[in-house]
Amino acid sequence: MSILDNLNSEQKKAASKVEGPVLILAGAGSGKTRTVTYRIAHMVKEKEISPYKILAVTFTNKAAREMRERVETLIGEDSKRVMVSTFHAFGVRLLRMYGVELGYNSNFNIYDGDDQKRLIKNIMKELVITDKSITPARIASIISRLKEDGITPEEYEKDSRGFLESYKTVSSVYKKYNSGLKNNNAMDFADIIVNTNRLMDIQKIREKVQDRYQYVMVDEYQDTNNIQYQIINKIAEKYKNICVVGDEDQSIYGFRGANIQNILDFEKDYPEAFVIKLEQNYRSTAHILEAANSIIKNNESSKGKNLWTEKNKGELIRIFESDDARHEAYLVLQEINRLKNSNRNYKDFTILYRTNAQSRAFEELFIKFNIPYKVFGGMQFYQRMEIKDIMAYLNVINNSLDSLNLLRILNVPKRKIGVKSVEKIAEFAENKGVSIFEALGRSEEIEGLSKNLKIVLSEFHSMLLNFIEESQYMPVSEIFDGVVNSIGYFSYLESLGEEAESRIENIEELRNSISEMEKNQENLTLGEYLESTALISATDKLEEEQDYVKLMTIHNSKGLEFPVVFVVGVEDEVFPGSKVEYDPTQLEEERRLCYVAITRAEEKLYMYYAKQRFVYGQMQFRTQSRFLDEIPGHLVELMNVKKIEKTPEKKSSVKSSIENFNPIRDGKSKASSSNLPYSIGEKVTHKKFGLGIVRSINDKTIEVEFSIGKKKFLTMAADKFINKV
Ligand SMILES: Nc1ncnc2c1ncn2[C@@H]1O[C@H](COP(=O)(O)OP(=O)(O)OP(=O)(O)O)[C@@H](O)[C@H]1O
Ligand SMILES: [Mg+2]
Repeated sequence: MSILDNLNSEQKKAASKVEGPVLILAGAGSGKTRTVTYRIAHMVKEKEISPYKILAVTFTNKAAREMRERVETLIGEDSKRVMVSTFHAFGVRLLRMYGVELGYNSNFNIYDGDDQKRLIKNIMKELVITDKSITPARIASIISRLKEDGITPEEYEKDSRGFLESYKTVSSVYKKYNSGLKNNNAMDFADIIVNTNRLMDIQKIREKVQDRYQYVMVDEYQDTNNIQYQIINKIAEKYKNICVVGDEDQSIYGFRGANIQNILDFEKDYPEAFVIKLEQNYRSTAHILEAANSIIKNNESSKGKNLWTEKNKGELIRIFESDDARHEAYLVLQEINRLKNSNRNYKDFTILYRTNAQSRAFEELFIKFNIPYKVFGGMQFYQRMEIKDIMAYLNVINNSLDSLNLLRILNVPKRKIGVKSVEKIAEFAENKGVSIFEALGRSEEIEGLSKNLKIVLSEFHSMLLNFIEESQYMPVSEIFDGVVNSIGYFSYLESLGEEAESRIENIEELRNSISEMEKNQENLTLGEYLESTALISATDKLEEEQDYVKLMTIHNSKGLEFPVVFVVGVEDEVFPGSKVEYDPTQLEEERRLCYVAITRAEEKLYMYYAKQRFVYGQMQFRTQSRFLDEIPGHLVELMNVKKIEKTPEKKSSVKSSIENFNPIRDGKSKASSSNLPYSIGEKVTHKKFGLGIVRSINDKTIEVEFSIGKKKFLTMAADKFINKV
């Protein structure tokens, strides 16, 4: 009797081959993740491989935690010694140990998207940038991308397509941004990956890591980007015990630089690789599986696979037409109520959508009808003002060089420190070459501050100093209480009026989470605590035991499974999004996303589209997604679809075929193809891409160059997207 007896024969082959390169390539729900967990258990319990030598990397914290739990059930205590982690958490760990080699202190802080934006805003202010064509958020995402592509500020500057204002903006911010992070002893998410890779180029460190992690496994390999790919390959280079697991049809992070080619090239990288394909699906009913298969086979990039199941056919896939987003939410709610009455629980239901903003209609309705629900992603707990305030205190206490967080709390609660005074403090710090924190301690020396203010500043400084000292030996929860009490944070929240009660609740909730963590981890240090929260991702707070409806984007649902799934907003220009009209590779990525959505469902699958929807504040007419058309008619049950406008001849099909697809829909088009509305060299603006220049134009497409690159628009529809300057 072996642990591996719980696997089918193919899974077993993959799990028992623990030496040398292994590639597990298989469709959704075929037990890839299960195979990895059993493989780990087998290595530790039956092959007597030290758990310390095993590294298993996956994509989200949630997935990592689930994998850790599954391994624990199989092998108990030993599981704690296996490194099961996300790329980021693994990187942070190495950087804490070896970051000094790159010039970081080991207590560096981690900046999330919000911190990034704030830093960028400050820099823009400092540089007096008035460019309105590009937002700090957009700049942050361009910078992350540049970092991941290995492009330095200097290279970007040289490459500059000078005349575009937004290009110059990004270029000037990028340099300052990097030095800002460095001065604050902080890294953003991209830095974590990039710097981990740099560490692996230092021979003595690489060798240490290689010898430590002699067995490497990667789940969701199709979504690794180039740098992650390099990291993994550098670690595995020496022993070549590398097992990667993935599904090219589920690659959905192309927009973040994930490279589907990594998985397809594995056999080239390791010609001796042992390749296993899994074909039995254990998750979904036959109908759901057939629908998924019939959609994905339209992708040219798909190698094609034959997933089959022993499960019964199950119910048909139900497709609903609604009038608009509110009506859509209402129809979902009706269905939830109906199923709830037939012995389902709220937690069986998951609503999946393409973009975060789509959750709002559901939230409003659920609140109104008292349906317990939880949104994953969007405005998250750790993004809230009060949470960020207290976290800023804790971050400063952990790392006093963190000026960004220090500036955030300087006047929170109000200490009557005005903008002018802050400027003087910053100037002093700059001139003396010291940190803001140190400057506060030397406020006596700062010119132009009132006597009172100097007292306030030095008191503030000694309070922090005191906490810094205490944090060396006191539990995090006590530091937390100390901070909240010393600064009178609750009365401050009350003085702000609005939402004081719920804000206080949030702070209490934060306190709870610390206690909980302390219970599980003795001697939790402040640094460890901050690290764990910095890496919290959207799906982390999914607590299975509670009964509520889950709402999340399809991206967030990766690797998960749910009994009943509602995929909403299945309309052209929402899903797939409008950009696919100019770019077939985008269409394929959206189709993979659709494949991911459908294959999350175990028993019941519902899909919804609305006839009208507000987009950028305008009501627009909609048609069903082309993806619905790709599902064979015999698998679907059309619910209240009143009329099939475009293709009455195709009764079995849900929507007009792609040939009939007309991107210009009633009520939306203004331009006509006969008079070309733009000229080459003309400046235009785009809501998202900012300022651009028309590069070429004919009666089909217009090509516009933006700072992020060239984009094509359909000439007839261009005025929906771009405006003349
Ligand atoms: N041999 C098996 N026997 C019983 N159940 C299995 C077997 N293999 C997989 N399963 C079950 O099937 C479901 C899907 O497995 P798993 O999540 O590992 O698939 P996956 O290939 O990783 O899917 P995804 O591509 O969505 O990540 C799980 O509930 C798993 O426990
Ligand atoms: Mg999986």
